[in-house]
Amino acid sequence: MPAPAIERYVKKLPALIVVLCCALAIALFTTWRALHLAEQQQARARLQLESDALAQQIETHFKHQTDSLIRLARRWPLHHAQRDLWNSDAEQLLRDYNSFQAIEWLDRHYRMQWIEPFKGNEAVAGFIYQPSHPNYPVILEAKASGQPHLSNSFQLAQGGLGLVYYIPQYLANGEFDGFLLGIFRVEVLLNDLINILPSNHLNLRFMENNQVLFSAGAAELQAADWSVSSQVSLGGNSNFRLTIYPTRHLLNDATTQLPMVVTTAGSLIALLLCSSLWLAFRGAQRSRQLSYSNRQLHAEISRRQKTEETLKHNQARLKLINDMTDHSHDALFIIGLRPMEVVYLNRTCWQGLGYSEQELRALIQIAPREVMPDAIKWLTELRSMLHQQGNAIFQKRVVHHDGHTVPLEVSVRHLRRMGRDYLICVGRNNSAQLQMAAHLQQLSHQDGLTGLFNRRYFDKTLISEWRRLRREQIPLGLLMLDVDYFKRFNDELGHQAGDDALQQLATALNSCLMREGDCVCRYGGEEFAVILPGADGDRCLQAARRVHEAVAKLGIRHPHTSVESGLLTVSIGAASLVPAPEWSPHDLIRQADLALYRAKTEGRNRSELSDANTTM
Ligand SMILES: Nc1nc2c(ncn2[C@@H]2O[C@H](COP(=O)(O)OP(=O)(O)OP(=O)(O)O)[C@@H](O)[C@H]2O)c(=O)[nH]1
Repeated sequence: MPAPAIERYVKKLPALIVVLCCALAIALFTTWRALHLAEQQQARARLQLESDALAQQIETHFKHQTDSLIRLARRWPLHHAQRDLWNSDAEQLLRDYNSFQAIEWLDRHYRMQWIEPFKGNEAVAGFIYQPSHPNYPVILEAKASGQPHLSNSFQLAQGGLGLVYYIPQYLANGEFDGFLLGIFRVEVLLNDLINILPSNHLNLRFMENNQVLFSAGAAELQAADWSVSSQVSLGGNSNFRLTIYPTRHLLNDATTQLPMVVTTAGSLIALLLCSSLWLAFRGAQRSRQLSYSNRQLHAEISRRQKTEETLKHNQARLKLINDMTDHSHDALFIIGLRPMEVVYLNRTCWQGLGYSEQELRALIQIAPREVMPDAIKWLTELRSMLHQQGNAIFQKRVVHHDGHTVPLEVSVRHLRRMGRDYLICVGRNNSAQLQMAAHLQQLSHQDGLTGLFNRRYFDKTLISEWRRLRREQIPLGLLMLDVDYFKRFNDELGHQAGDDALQQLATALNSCLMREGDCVCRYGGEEFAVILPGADGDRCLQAARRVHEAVAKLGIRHPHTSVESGLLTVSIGAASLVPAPEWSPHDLIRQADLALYRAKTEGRNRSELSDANTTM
């Protein structure tokens, strides 16, 4: 059976146990009640049998007495013929049966004529039955039927409750001769009839038309709400009943312990069954809880094992990462903010600066400027990064333990974890790159053939010097040089010889620079420019003269016949301006160019000062 179905059954079990308990209780009660009723029925039947037997005994006993009286009545003729013998028979009868109060003769006119014994019964002497007498109908009935008849109880004239047995009398010739009466005192008669019965264990009541005439039997109280009764016919009067109420003794005899035993045993079995089921249910519940706890425990163990494995894995990874970051050429350090602290430093940080880790940490805490001169300013910049939530790259200089500074390019990234701000910093010693950049910078400003500054550098420098000198209102001088008949030189001696000549000219031009800030550039092809900051027209011409001398001193032979000197020469145009807002560096170049043009047209190998200055 699948586990959920078992779960459902287990959940329903308490209700089933309660239902079973109730069913068992009802079944037990029903069984007990059936057994009890059966026993009661049996007791009632038994008592009824006993009652019938007792009633029969009473009837028999009464009949025995009345038969004696009837036998006496049959000898009635003796009463008239042999009065003494009759009297002795009657006396004998009275002695034999003390239940008789008296034996009397009632003549045909219903008048009391004879009473035996007379003593004690004087009150009825001469008594005449009147139609109003309660027994008058009985008399008539006995007379009509010719059969003896017992009256109902009535109040005797001699006192007390009595019964009268009327025996119609007839003479030998068959003539009606009144009644022979047997007078019974009820109490004495019934006492006599009932006391001979084996009824000590019973509670008896002798009833006449629902009136209790006599009670006898056990002194015990009535033990049940039921009774049995049997009709008692005495002397042809069927108005009597014998009612018997069961006593405890009788009930005990009639009943057994079976219902109680069955009920008790059943209750015990039901109790055991329900207890067993309940215990089984509790066991199942505990086992369920235990299995649930076990599952939980297993889940917890496997979760912890997983966590441990993950932890180990993470620790291994962390160690690996630490190792790798320690062996990285880059310095990795993490700064925690608020409060500011160095959370992590890799080996490169402290080894690269010549410290131990503890020394570097302590130094950063106590005197950060000794590690990074502008550390405080930098931290302020880093704090401002928090608002931008971005990344930034800084070029910093850090100080080695031995005192030399190391350039450091630091890439910083801001992270926020668990409510705290962190700066992840990766620093790299970029001195090589810086040198390379400087070199490239230099190359980008240098002419490849002559090693002089190139045209780009000339343009930048002229503008920057123009601006600088404009603030200071100092003149800026410029020489524009062009090699004379250089095409013919190349044509005669070849291009390589032309290159060599240009290189020698460059060296000669450099040697002519007298002041810091003076700068010789290759302007293009065989043209050169010399920037002379602070030089007025005179100083420009002085510089141009030194150039002519230096070129002449080179003594480079020009092979073309049209060159009179036979040497390579240059023409120079000079100009000088005090930078003013209405002028630009181009004006200065244009003036120098015009002067150069003039020097060319005037015969070459000479210098001309711009019209704005004085011609040499
Ligand atoms: N060898 C060499 N020749 C160059 C270089 N740059 C320019 N030239 C040459 O210089 C010559 C310049 O000739 P032009 O402009 O006609 O002037 P010129 O022959 O010098 O005559 P003038 O300037 O009037 O005196 C050209 O033949 C160019 O080829 C260079 O780097 N090397």
